[in-house]
Amino acid sequence: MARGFAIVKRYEGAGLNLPKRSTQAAAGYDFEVAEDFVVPAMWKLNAVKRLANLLSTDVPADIDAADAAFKPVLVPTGIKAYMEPNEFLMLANRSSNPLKRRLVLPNGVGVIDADYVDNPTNEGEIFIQLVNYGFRDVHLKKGERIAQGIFMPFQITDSDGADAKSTREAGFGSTGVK
Ligand SMILES: O=c1ccn([C@H]2C[C@H](O)[C@@H](COP(=O)(O)OP(=O)(O)OP(=O)(O)O)O2)c(=O)[nH]1
Ligand SMILES: [Mg+2]
Repeated sequence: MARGFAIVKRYEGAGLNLPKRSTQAAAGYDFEVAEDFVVPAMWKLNAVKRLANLLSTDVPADIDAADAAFKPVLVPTGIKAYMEPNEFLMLANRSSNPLKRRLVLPNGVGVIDADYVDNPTNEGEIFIQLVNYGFRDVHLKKGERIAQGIFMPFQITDSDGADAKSTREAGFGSTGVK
């Protein structure tokens, strides 16, 4: 079976664990946080104040500042995943994350492509994109389980081979915005 996980070079010797399934029939491999990491609350008081200010003034700079306060963070896992070319790794939230600490994946699910592994930019390190939609900063500790990855097969269309494909160089918008 040609699928699995490995630790990326920048975390070699850091004592990371490979993702594990926690029960016999669990679908998801639980990913741990690679290092202590703070997920700032979206509704920090100053962000709320900025928004309030936005409503009462018309200063374009305030829009940028308020928008930046809502940008998701990328939590490092130190893990890369290899798999067959007709598979992807689906990253899904843990159901306890919103309930206990207001953490969600703003991309809904994360899609880790089979050609992401060993890419020349970041070696295919998987990051968990997170938003803390609450009022309190969340202090993640190294080794805490933060999301789960499920290996999935996918299908392609009859005419798919006719389209030119580029080679993956990185992630997170590397293939352009269009
Ligand atoms: O939660 C995520 C989502 C994506 N990725 C990495 C792996 C994936 O293979 C790559 C590209 O993801 P996707 O295709 O979903 O994003 P994009 O915005 O289309 O970026 P790109 O243009 O690089 O394909 O980014 C992650 O590490 N975590
Ligand atoms: Mg893409």
